[in-house]
Amino acid sequence: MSTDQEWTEEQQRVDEVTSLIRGRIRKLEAEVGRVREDVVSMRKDFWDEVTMNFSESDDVGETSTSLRQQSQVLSDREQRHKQSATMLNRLNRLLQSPYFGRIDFAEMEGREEKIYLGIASLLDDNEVGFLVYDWRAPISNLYYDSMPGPASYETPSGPMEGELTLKRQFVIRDGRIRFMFDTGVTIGDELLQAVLSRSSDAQMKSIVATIQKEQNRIIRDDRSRMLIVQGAAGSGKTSAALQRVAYLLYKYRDRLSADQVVLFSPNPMFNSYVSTVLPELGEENMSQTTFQEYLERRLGREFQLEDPFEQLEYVLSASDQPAYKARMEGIRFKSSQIFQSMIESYKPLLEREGMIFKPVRFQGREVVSAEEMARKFYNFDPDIRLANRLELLREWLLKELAAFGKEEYTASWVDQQIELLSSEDYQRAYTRLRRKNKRIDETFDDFDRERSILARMVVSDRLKPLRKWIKALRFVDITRLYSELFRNRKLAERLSGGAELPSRWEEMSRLTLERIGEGELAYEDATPYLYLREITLGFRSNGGIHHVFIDEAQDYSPFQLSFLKRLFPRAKMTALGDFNQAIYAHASVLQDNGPLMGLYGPDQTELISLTRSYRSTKEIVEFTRGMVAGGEHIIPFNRSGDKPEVTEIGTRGKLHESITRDVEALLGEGYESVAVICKTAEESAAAHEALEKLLSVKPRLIKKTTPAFEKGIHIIPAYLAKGVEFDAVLIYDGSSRRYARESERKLFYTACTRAMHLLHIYSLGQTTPFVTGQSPETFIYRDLTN
Ligand SMILES: Nc1ncnc2c1ncn2[C@@H]1O[C@H](COP(=O)(O)OP(=O)(O)OP(=O)(O)O)[C@@H](O)[C@H]1O
Repeated sequence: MSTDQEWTEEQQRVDEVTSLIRGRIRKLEAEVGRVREDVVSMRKDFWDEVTMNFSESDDVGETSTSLRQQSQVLSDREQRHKQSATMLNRLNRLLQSPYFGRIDFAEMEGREEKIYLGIASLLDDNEVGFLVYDWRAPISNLYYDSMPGPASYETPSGPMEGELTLKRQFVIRDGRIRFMFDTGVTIGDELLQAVLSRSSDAQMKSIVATIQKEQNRIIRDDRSRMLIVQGAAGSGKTSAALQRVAYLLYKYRDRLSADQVVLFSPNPMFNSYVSTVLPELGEENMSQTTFQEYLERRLGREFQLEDPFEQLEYVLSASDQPAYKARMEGIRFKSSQIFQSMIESYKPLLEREGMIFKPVRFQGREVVSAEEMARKFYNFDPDIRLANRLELLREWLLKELAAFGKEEYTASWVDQQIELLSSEDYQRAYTRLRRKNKRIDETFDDFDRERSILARMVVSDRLKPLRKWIKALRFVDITRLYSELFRNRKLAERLSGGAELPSRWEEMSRLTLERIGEGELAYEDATPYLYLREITLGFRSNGGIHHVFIDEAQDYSPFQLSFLKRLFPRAKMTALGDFNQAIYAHASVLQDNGPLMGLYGPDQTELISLTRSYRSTKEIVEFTRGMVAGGEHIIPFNRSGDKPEVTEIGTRGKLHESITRDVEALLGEGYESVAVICKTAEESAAAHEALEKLLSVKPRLIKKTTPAFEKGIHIIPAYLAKGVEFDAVLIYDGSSRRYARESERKLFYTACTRAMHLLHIYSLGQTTPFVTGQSPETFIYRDLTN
């Protein structure tokens, strides 16, 4: 423990550093103000400063040079303003809490240095000594990775050996040291205890001050192409991922920008939940998206897309429907690698036969028939790649269309259209003509000439969408090509290369075709459909992204993940997940590590496991870990609370009364975020309707479209609670009627592991076997059925 003397000395240093920061802030604020004024006034006077003269053609060149110069000056100033504002932002953050750690490191030669760590580095006035080191600097690694004693860190010229003589942690708020302690080999981490005992937040917090050694490995790994993190619920996967983004942005700051990093999250609400972490660390946010958002962007115009939550609602609540089993088989099959390779083998087949085209039609008339297109297509040299042959076909079609257009000039519909033209259209035709011919003397003085010009314009305008359609290769009938897989069993068998098709193939195929016929695409069809389209038309990949982060990776199928690999061919991938929370009906990419390890090959893949769980109290972890296979390996962090309670209740009315009493009591005790977690959206809506009438504080019904997360009382389906956490969790109905199937085990586990401090499970009638199968010492049971 540190002495009073040390405390005084450290506070003195904090005072010195903060006063220096204050001085810099003052200077920078004045500068930022000046630059801002400059920028504002430059923007206002922008057009006055530019020498404007468009009347004479010679002057136009001059004007554009002047324009360019002026906008260059403006953009330089704006850039400077942005940089200064970022710096100011960082300094303001440092002012509150300049650092959170100190290490003393004695190099071999005997020089001992005190290193203070904060969210950004701060140099002294001579710009040589570091008053604060950025937590991501190589030397800072000592803080996270080493205990007092012999230690080393990496430098550009090799490892620097020495001895770590002190490791000190601080909590500094508003320039005052609130906590300070030295950590040695002791196990109970006081700072972490304090951090974890706090109340949950509407937004995730950065964990830089308390990053654990195993999390640090994830954050600083920069060798592997693919980093897989399998971690228990609450083990800090998301936290580690976000600090890793910050680390990479720092380490590669000269070549990596935030928009070259993309994070795939489970739902939009989660996006908002994590969106403050990087700004809190003084970094710009990475791009955030969901896989569904991507699918929507690519397929949303063609189909009504089912989203994963709709699929899940079906899986969880439609087991009594006749087609249920067939659809379930379909979901599993269509997400499998077998189906992926079937689609891959489809391509070489299509190179020889079976392409299906849509005819080019104009006003109900066929310009080029589908048969003609197929004939033309297969007449191209078969050695030319499929995508290139399609390009050739496209060029040919455009020519055909142009020829068709010419013939239309004299058609009577064109006359009618010309009559309807407005004076602006005339003007447009004239300008177009002028631009095209660059001859100013051309006028509408002769009637025939005028008609021909206008006819050309009318036809060209009318054909424009069709040209666009052809250019976008929409004439390839991907929908029918995909449907063919289900319509033609022989084809499916041929492509499957001997692998067995699902036993309910016929019924599953019927369902698939019916849905597609109605213009809908089930979630399980979206990825394979898009994949087929991409490999047929040429993959539209995104080479600009350097790092892809996939959170909740267990929710992706092997097929989806390999799709993402192709989508981002230059990127390194970090996939973080927990197999025990794989809630979808399709195979999880984390099921066995085979597919994932194989994605980039074992040489380029690193697998890190996190087994310590930080979110929930020891009691909650000891209870929840019993629900899942391998749960005995999950280690709770040593933070104590009440044992989970399990209450069986006889009627729904009583259930609502009990939950209400509970919630009111929790609010009274100062709990700020309480979730009543239901199984489905339907159950959540019903629970919300009933509880809303009883509770004194309005509960919030969380839907898949809910954009942001707030404190308060939430009623939420389990699958939307993924990745987030609450002070207290009340499971609405954990009865054996609701959670009994193996597939529901993980959903139930996910729901229970959202609790930080308190977990209460209600059950209408008999409790789920996932609870009753647990050791009775891990929870408190109450029978209120009578
Ligand atoms: N090193 C740490 N220091 C402080 N808090 C931590 C640390 N690691 C994790 N936590 C906290 O533990 C909680 C769980 O972390 P996080 O959400 O990142 O876990 P996860 O593994 O993604 O969980 P899940 O899979 O259940 O969604 C968060 O409140 C986070 O702030």
